[in-house]
Amino acid sequence: MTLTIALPSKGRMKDDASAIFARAGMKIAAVGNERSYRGRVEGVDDIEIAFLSASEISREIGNGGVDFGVTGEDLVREGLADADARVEFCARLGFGHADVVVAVPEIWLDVDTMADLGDVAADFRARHGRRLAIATKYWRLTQQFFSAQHGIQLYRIVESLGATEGAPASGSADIIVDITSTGSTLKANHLKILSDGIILKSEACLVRARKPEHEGDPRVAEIIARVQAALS
Ligand SMILES: Nc1ncnc2c1ncn2[C@@H]1O[C@H](COP(=O)(O)OP(=O)(O)OP(=O)(O)O)[C@@H](O)[C@H]1O
Ligand SMILES: O=P(O)(O)OC[C@H]1O[C@H](OP(=O)(O)OP(=O)(O)O)[C@H](O)[C@@H]1O
Repeated sequence: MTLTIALPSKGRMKDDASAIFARAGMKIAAVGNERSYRGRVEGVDDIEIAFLSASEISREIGNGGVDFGVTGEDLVREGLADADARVEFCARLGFGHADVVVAVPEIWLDVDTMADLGDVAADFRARHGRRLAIATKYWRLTQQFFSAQHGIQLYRIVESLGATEGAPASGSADIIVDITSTGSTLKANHLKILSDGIILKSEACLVRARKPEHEGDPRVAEIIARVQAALS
């Protein structure tokens, strides 16, 4: 059986992901030309590399289309309902750091915590005639954090596919849930992170699809051990 490892084909994680594999003694070579979406590990015949985008990788790990992948924890947890049951986070790779956060307009001086935001949400309809609107592309993480963890039920998610930080100023939402790394986009849009508003501290991870055929396959344990060793 061939094992498939999905690596980022483009974007911010591409170079770091192949560098980790090279340090782990698994040098990746493209099959065919440079723009090919398939690769192999030099000197190894029974491992195939699939080059996909970070979001496609999280989807393929979820549906078992690949055995391993390198992608952001945020994308895996957003894409999969019961992530820990379906995948194993084998290693945190030390790049692609980004926090998924709840941010509100800086001028909301009385709102510093999720409890404060819960109070705002509870009063929102009476004051404004509609529910508090949250712009995000992370609707699953938002629902888990607001409803399950903080018991906040009175809100509406406005799906945002880009420029989420601009939503409060443009009036399409009141607050946002998005990723931040340096914080400069939030600052430029006059938004502040709630003091207990960090939903997830994400980074690139080596992730394995939990499959019965992996049990007892020595290659599976070896890939994990090699990548872990390359990190230390
Ligand atoms: N400043 C940042 N902005 C966006 N994503 C970041 C940032 N820093 C780290 N990441 C992480 O990078 C991953 C997304 O990477 P990237 O944007 O390259 O992939 P993608 O979403 O597949 O790309 P595309 O949207 O073009 O398909 C996420 O896991 C995210 O947490
Ligand atoms: O905290 P910061 O360092 O300012 O980074 C955060 C911003 O970076 C990302 O957007 P980006 O423009 O990189 O592209 P993307 O939305 O296409 O991923 C992300 O969506 C945030 O808007």
